[in-house]
Amino acid sequence: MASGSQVSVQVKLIPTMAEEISGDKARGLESTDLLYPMSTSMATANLDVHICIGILSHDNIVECQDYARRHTLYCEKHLPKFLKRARNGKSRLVSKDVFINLLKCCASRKEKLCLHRACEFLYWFLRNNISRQQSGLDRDYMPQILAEVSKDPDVVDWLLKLIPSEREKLANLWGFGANESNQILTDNQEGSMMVLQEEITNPSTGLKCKICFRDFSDDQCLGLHWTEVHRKETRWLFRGYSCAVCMEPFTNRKVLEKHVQQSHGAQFLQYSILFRCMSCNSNFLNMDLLWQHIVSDHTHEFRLLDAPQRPKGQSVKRTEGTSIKALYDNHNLGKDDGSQKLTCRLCGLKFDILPDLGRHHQVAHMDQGSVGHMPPGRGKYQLNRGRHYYSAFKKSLRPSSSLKKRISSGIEKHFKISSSDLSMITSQMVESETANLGKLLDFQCSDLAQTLFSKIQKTRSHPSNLDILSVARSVCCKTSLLAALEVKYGTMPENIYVKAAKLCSDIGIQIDWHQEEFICPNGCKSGYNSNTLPPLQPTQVDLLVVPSVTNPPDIDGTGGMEEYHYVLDSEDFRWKLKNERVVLCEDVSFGREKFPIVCAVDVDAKEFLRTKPEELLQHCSSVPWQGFHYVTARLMDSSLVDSENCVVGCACSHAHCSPGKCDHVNLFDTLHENPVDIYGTPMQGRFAYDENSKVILQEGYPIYECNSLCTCEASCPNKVLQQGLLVKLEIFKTENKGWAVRAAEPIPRGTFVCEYVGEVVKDDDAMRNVESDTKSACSYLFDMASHIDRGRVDTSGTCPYMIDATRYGNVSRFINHSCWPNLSTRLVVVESRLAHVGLFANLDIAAGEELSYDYRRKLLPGAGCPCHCGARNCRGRVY
Ligand SMILES: C[S@@+](CC[C@H](N)C(=O)[O-])C[C@H]1O[C@@H](n2cnc3c(N)ncnc32)[C@H](O)[C@@H]1O
Repeated sequence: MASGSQVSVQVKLIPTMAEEISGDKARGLESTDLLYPMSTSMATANLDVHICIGILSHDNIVECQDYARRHTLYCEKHLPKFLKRARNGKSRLVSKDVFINLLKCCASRKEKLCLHRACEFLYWFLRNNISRQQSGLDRDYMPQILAEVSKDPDVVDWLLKLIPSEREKLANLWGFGANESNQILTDNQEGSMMVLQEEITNPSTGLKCKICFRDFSDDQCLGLHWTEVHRKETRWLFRGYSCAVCMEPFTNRKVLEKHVQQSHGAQFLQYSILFRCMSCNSNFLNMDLLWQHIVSDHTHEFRLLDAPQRPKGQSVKRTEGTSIKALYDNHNLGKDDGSQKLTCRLCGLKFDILPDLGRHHQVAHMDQGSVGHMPPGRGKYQLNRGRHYYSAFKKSLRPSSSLKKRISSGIEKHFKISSSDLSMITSQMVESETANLGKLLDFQCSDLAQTLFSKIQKTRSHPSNLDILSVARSVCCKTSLLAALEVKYGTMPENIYVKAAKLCSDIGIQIDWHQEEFICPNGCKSGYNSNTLPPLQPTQVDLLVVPSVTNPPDIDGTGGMEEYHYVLDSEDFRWKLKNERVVLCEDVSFGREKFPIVCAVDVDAKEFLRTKPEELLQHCSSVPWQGFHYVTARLMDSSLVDSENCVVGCACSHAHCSPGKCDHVNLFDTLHENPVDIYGTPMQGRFAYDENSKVILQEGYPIYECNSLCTCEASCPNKVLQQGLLVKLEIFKTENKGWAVRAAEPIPRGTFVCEYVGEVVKDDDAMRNVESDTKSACSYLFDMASHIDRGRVDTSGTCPYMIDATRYGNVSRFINHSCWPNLSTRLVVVESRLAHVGLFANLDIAAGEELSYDYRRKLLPGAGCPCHCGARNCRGRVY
């Protein structure tokens, strides 16, 4: 063990992290197993060598020769091991963020080593403490740990920084901060008493933290509490930036950096950033100075005030000339020249980007009322949640491997309808009697659909709920349900229909075949023996030997099982179906949407008899369930996932937000001048949707929906786009526009129809594909730029993007352009500032009417794509 200033505490349980640096890389081990990590001698020797301090083998002490990663002491390989140890498994003693942030504060390698030692010590201590607690000992070990570590003042410093950062977690483990006075004192090297934490529970002072309602003895303690516990909130309230060259204020560092690079040259970047107190406009050289200033001068802004909230429009009281450490005190007063576009209407502060304003808004102006309604700790929870949400969100952006597998192996391999399949259908139709044409075609197509379903399901031994549902919603009775399921999955429990019926009712599909007294209109008999059901395969029909429509295959020998299971009941469609409507696929989404999306062709029978299959499919994608992956949510390119773009959740505490209190409504009102609804009534204090979920906000403005960071439920009135497709749609073939989408039921004005879903990609990436894309007949790119009304939508700080539905998409990719459309496109901000695109009915739409929206595509040189929308005001070209 070293002595004097080179004290290293021997700790048996410490994992071996102790290596000594001498010269460039000569690190010896005092005692491989017994060392407290890093003696001071190591720390002082050759401190700026950026070689990893990990060791490769403990037996013969093989040291790692790799370079340490930036800001750390470890290489790529050793860092995770260290972090794992430092975090102490489940308890996550030192979270990565805290550790990395502290590392960034280290001015030298020596400081890094000390921080590292502090972490290791904490880890060791906790392990010991936990093991003792388990053996029945329960006491406050804080004095002990501080006494041990205080032999090395440098490490103490870091430990004391580390502990407050992780205080809440440690409080539970160490038992401080619970009941009694929580002053934890220790001697530092100079013998002075260091107050680690002073948080006296004294409700009588009435000094409460406005976020977590804890009581504090004075402003100083409250200030420390904010900088330790509510660091993020403090950031959104106080931390701004100034350009040190021209003193222009900024609220977002990236925007400032861009400004410096563009206006003053990149070489000045690191010297040009000052930290600015947003409350009083004082500037500081570094964050520490700013925090000190905040704690000494602005603590009154942390308190829960009894006084009523500041009236709207009244500026926040600004303290002027407050800190002696301020370098440029008040230099900026009156210099807010509008370079920051977004002004908080409540306090007058200006912000560079929307999320910053959103976060500020939430922290500063969750009105006293809503703060009061929040459960203790809510504010912190809300903001902390963002991190977890973000990673989950990131994950959810990619299709899960099982989904990918299912999509690719299912749709790509098994769901291909070949032209021979179609030719088979066509051939059969040619031979069939015209009077029964529709029935025959339905039957044959249904047979094919059944085959396709059964193929994709073959790999699965049990049907999932989705599988059961997709069958359940198209069968005529429980007998046929059982039969259809057994064909694909083997023997099923007889009461599977109960589950199927429940699944249907859960998503609002009305069925009555589960009831005891139900009699199947198709005459299906119960007690049907599934073993006799032949596998449903597309028959290789000889043109000349076509089963007669009037004599469908006698499946069970009794004539009981006919075409009924997969033939859509024409009653489903309110508009008059022509006999010539042929269902090609019952659900192009294959169960992914709440309602099946039927694909049909309407043909004049005689015309159809003459049509060759390849002609039928000449335009765009061959068939609408082929050549792309059906997805119900957009897929975001990872380069576009940026925490800066995340939108905060609201602070409402109810399952259903109310517009008067919801932060999203406040945010909208704060950002937009006098917006009105589609009837001309001011929007102030209202959701973009009415009580029937119909959009009422005027076009051009973004809609801010509640998101997954809010605690409201999925049925919150401010979550409409997120509900997904709730209207019945059908894909059909047009004469000269390829496939199209029509309403399969009347759609009232204002109804959300569907989201334009696809891969969200940067404009540049999308443009790379445009050339090849425009050469092909079809383009599935949604050009955001042409749908954003710059006067009404703030895009600062976001990069231009497009939605490409070529490879991944939903039913919206089949909606055609019209110069006189019946759908409007709305930008809907949910979890990211990169808005979703919602298609809403802008008129009452009748069943059977084709849906369309205005693509607003730029006209390309040359012939482009001639428009066949047929509107009187047709511009002649789609693009
Ligand atoms: C997003 S896709 C729409 C679905 C497409 N019709 C299909 O069959 O897959 C856009 C393409 O449809 C065609 N299209 C859409 N609207 C059209 C219109 N009004 N006139 C002619 N073609 C149109 C163009 O080929 C365009 O590139």
